[in-house]
Amino acid sequence: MRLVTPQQMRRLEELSDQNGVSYAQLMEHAGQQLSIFLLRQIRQKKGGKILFLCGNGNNGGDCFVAARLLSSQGVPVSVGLLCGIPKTILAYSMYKQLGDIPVLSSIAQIKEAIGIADFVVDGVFGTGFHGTLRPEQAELFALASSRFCIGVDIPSGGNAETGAVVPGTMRCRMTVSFGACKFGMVQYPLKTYCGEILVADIGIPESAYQQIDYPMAGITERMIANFLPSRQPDSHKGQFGKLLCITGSERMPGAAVMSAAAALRCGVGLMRLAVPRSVIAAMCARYPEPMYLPMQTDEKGFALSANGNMLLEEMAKSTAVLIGCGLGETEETKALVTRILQEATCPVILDADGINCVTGCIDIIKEVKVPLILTPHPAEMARLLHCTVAAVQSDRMEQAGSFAREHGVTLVLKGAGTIVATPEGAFVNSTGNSGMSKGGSGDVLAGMLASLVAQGIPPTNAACMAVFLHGKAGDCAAEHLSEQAMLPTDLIGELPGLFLKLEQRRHSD
Ligand SMILES: NC(=O)C1=CN([C@@H]2O[C@H](COP(=O)(O)OP(=O)(O)OC[C@H]3O[C@@H](n4cnc5c(N)ncnc54)[C@H](OP(=O)(O)O)[C@@H]3O)[C@@H](O)[C@H]2O)[C@H](O)CC1
Ligand SMILES: [K+]
Repeated sequence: MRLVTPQQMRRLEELSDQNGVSYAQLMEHAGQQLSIFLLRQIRQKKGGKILFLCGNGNNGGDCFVAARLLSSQGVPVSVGLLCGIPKTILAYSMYKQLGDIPVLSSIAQIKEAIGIADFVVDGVFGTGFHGTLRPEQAELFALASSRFCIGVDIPSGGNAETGAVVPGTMRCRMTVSFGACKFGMVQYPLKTYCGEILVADIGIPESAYQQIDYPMAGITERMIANFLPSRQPDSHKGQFGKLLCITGSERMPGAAVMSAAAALRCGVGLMRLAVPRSVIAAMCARYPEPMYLPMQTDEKGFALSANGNMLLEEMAKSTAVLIGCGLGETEETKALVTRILQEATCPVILDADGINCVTGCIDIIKEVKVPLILTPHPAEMARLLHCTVAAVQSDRMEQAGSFAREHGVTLVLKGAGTIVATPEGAFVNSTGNSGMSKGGSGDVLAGMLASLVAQGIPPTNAACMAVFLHGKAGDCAAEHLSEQAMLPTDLIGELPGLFLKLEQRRHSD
């Protein structure tokens, strides 16, 4: 699913116009698509009165077209003008073609019409919304939201760029978005206001989409199914990657266990697990598969930089390195992480304390000669950018995208609607749930990602696959364990079932 910012949408409209599909045609197509969708809804419900709530911009214009087309087919429609007569030339010309469709403009009339409508169509504000809602608008929106409300392009009051909402934003059961889904609609909180999202083709030429800077897309199961490495019957372990994990400390051995277990369940051929010597016996009892590399530690149980030579030797035999989960942030671990990055000979996945260790010297990552993937949660991202978590969350795509472009890395910004940003474009995940908001979920993701990268999947594809499957594992766990009680380790238990489905899908394709 393509995702666009409002600016990209405006560029698409401009390019369409230059390529022979005019703005008027785009609005006509948008209205047509909306009318087809509404007709289907009416048929399912075996009838129904439709009220179009319209603002004075082009979002309202789309509704005038749909109202005209539906009325010509005998559907009972009416139009409520919430912001007066349309201001744009296009919307005004569509408004003038309403013919004898009832147009309501007083608040009292509109309230009454909302009360008797079977479908309320929200065409008040689209991508041109800014500021806040007036109290009387918010009150009307609340009334409309209590009915079966269908959003036009985006729910009114939502920010199509960031996913923010103002108090009173329309709550829709379904939203029909034109040309492409707006990026803000797959971010929280706006996502919860959209209901089911349908994207309608309004005739924008394919060539226009190809010219868009920094393309974005939603991650789908179909997309990630193609990334699964093929396993030939005569294959051997050396063909499925060699992963070096530099993780854990005496205080946080669990992070090393979870990332390693997740990596093993994602199919890596061979794992070398560098952890403090003192935790190996317990770990090995639980997971005998990895080759263990004992690390020397300080008196508190954090790895020393003196492990560097041994780790560099091991890295030379590896196809990917995961560094950071539970490693701790000390002067020694900082020196170790820096050295691994500076001398890396295979792709590096930098997670958790691995990220914290470089926040004071972030420019070193520009010098890294291998593919680098960072997996910060919003607080780690804020530390990287030296800003607040609120600043990260208020414009996630901008923050993730500009970091990936400036530093030439793949950046996985975790949180609801995880973003995989690369210097060329970005992907947004839609799987997962709040039951995953528990310490340890990130370690599981890092292990999964590192395993896939070690197997030779290109970093961006591996990141998309890992975040999608990680969220899907969370959704499966929540189904039978509840969001409340599920644990990050339960995600690992769901992985075999998910890979089984992917393998079955590949065999049937
Ligand atoms: N993308 C496409 O290819 C197509 C999109 N279409 C539709 O057009 C809208 C965007 O239309 P636009 O006219 O740019 O904007 P809106 O309709 O969303 O709203 C703009 C008007 O609303 C006023 N406004 C904004 N915020 C507020 C507020 N808080 N309170 C009151 N009024 C507000 C705004 O006022 P200004 O002061 O800023 O002028 C405008 O008058 C898109 O979403 C699609 O639905 C095309 O029709 C088809 C092609
Ligand atoms: K709308």
